[in-house]
Amino acid sequence: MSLNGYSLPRSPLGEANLVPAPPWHYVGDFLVIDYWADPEAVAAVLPPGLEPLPDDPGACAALFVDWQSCSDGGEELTDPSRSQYKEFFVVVNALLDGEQVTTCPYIWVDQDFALARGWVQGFPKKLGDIWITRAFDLNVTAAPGLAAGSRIGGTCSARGRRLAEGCVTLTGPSDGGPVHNDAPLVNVRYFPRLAAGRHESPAVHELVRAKSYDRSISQVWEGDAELELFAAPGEEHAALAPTRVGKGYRFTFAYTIDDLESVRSYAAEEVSS
Ligand SMILES: CC(=O)CC(=O)O
Repeated sequence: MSLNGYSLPRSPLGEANLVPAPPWHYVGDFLVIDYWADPEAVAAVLPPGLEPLPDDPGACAALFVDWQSCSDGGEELTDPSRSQYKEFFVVVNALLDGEQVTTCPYIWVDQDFALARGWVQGFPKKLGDIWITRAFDLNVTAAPGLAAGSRIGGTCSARGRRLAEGCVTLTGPSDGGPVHNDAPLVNVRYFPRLAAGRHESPAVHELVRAKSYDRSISQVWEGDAELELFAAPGEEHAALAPTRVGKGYRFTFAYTIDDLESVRSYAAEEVSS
């Protein structure tokens, strides 16, 4: 009898795995805030090979996302605790071989399957509580719709500490949408060893570029944004606190993932050096 499943725990029927096999289909309501942080703090979180963006070295975005996802067939959709999750993350901009890219140094998520699936893709996810003002199919006081003057908030906390708060007051439809999370995303897949003497020599250490298809996006609304990042024990994201806040954006975005591109193997370089 063999053990089956895409991820741990692998089991006789292959149904117990936390992350079912790709493709993974996603849709999410996004609250994105373009902002700038201290350029030195941005440079400090760049993985090897990424250089500060010469023209705009502090460009960052903060994203609160209310997600729904499923694998092929979509059976998780009618079992919502296996398909819904919320996230808060920061991306910073940089150059990779002369091309503008983004990378995610910090991200919190409220579901285990999305945490493990994120690690497979190189997102450094930790557990947190994330809340985002919801939209409903009625335009009532309790549900600020997509309309000028509506205020949409997001919060993230973890281990009893508030980590981030954002709010966007919508002013109208956006022509261009968010700018600071627009460039292609590269992340680092990293899995350490426990073998004595090899703790500094990870089993997996590579720079990867996200790939996706079947992308679709709703109309984008924009507005005036507020953003605060708060220090907490065991966290370093507050070094990327805003020095200036740009516009905020609200939209729905969908895509599918079943692949990524390996850009650079740090593990191979570590072995040969
Ligand atoms: C960004 C993500 O949400 C990634 C994932 O959970 O698969």
